[in-house]
Amino acid sequence: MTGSDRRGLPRLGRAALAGSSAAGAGRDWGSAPYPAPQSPEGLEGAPGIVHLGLGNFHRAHQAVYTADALRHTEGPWGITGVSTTTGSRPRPVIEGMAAQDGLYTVLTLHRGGAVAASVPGVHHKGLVADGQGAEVVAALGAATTRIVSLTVTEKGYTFGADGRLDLDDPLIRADLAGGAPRTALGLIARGLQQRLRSGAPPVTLLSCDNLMGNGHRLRGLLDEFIAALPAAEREDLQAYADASVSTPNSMVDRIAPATTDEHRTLAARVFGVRDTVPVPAEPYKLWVMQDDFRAGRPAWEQAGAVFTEDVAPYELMKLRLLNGAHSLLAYLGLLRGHRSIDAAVGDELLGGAVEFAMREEILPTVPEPAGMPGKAYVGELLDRFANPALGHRTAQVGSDGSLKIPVRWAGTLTESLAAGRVPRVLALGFAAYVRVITADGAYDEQRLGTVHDDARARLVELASRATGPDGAARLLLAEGGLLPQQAAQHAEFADSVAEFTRILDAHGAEAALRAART
Ligand SMILES: NC(=O)c1ccc[n+]([C@@H]2O[C@H](COP(=O)([O-])OP(=O)(O)OC[C@H]3O[C@@H](n4cnc5c(N)ncnc54)[C@H](O)[C@@H]3O)[C@@H](O)[C@H]2O)c1
Ligand SMILES: O=P(O)(O)OC[C@@H](O)[C@@H](O)[C@H](O)[C@H](O)CO
Repeated sequence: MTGSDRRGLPRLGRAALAGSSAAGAGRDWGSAPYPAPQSPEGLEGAPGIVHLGLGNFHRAHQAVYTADALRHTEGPWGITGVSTTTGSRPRPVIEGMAAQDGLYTVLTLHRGGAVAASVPGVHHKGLVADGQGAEVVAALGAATTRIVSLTVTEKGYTFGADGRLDLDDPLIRADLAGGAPRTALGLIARGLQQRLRSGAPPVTLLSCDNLMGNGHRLRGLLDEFIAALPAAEREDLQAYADASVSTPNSMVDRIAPATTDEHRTLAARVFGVRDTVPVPAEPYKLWVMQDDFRAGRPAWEQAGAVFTEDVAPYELMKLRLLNGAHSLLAYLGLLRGHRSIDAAVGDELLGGAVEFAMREEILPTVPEPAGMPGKAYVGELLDRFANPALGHRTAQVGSDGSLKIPVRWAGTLTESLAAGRVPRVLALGFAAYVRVITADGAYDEQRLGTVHDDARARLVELASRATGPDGAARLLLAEGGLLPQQAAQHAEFADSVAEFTRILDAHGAEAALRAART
């Protein structure tokens, strides 16, 4: 179906759903029964959650858990969604949701082609930080707000190469100086300041981004932001943050690719309504959190979330195996000409190398959380990656590698090298990343899409100073700020990266993949 075929359909919204057989009677809603959206009555009162980063992941994960939890136990847990992207880019999600009474479709895409559709219906309203900063601060400071959650990507935490708050970032500097804040940390700090002034109750800051120890990271960065405020503001705010704010760690998992026109068409076919902002997602989902909520939380456990004291083993397993393998598939997949992760993992040579890396290079470095045996997890991941319905683009997964690689590969590398093992597929992965980022025409950008990375100009400039066929890779390994110094100083690892760089350059990815397994 093309865009024009959707034109005659009513737009998704509460009225359209009320007028249709929204509960699924008499319609083919896909492989699972179609659940009606959260009823507006269940969301009465002011929203209890303010979410920063109204992107696809939040809409396919936390929003779905929240809607499910509210079906079991009602509560004041509606969500105010905040678009936190700065600049003048269009904001299709927030605008699309606004035109649809805050509703959107989650399309659960099964491997065999079956589609299940649901409408969480938990969002009360949407705000845009860049332009409505004061309203966002008011929402964050409201006594009714009990949880502030985040999916703002690694970039949204505004840390520098050393992992500390980037005090040179112009937006951070502006937020520290006052005025309507635009960064996640500025918004949170000003919101807390308002809570302090008004005597609002404690609050929980819940990071749902793919960062190791995401709650601790957020807390550390917030403390640094507060410490950089003028003295008159600093002490009281720090005392309030210490006494009244918790930052639980969480491991979040569900593959939710970017929305394309095909998803809009699918939503139209499944619903008979026009939805401009549906979210595609895989059937699998998992959420593991510390149960450290200062002012209550939805009954997310009733929706399947796991609460535990120690999230670290789950995070390590997920970030190193899932995300680590994802990045390998992305860079090597691009060099092999694959547009999607399922095509990359289905490439026998590449899929075999990545499975080898997961089982032999990464798995030995991760502890097994209770009930999650590593070998079974790897098998499950390979199955999830192979889901052709997702069409998860290699260029999307490969974007922002300068921020993702340290999270996904560095720990595995450090621990493997310390244990006397040289992970050759990871060395090849790094060589592939360097090639994708710094070499003109390394992959078919027109067909496969652009790999965005804010660090690209810096890394290309660094690479331009190198000499010899493997000089750029050696220089980026030593000075790129991507992998730990232990890796750069490890002669055998550095030589492997250099060797794969030369093979990629002279003979291509197939030869390099074969060499990595010898
Ligand atoms: N999509 C997934 O499969 C998935 C799964 C698990 C975890 N996550 C986590 O969620 C994050 C967001 O993924 P998504 O799929 O929603 O992406 P998305 O592109 O749909 O949304 C990104 C969101 O981040 C915000 N953002 C981007 N740059 C920012 C910046 N510099 N400052 C503040 N906010 C910024 C945007 O406003 C947007 O709301 C990921 O980076 C990852 O940490 C994603
Ligand atoms: O969302 P990103 O861009 O940080 O990373 C891309 C994927 O690796 C990631 O989103 C995974 O799909 C996700 O972490 C699965 O839970």
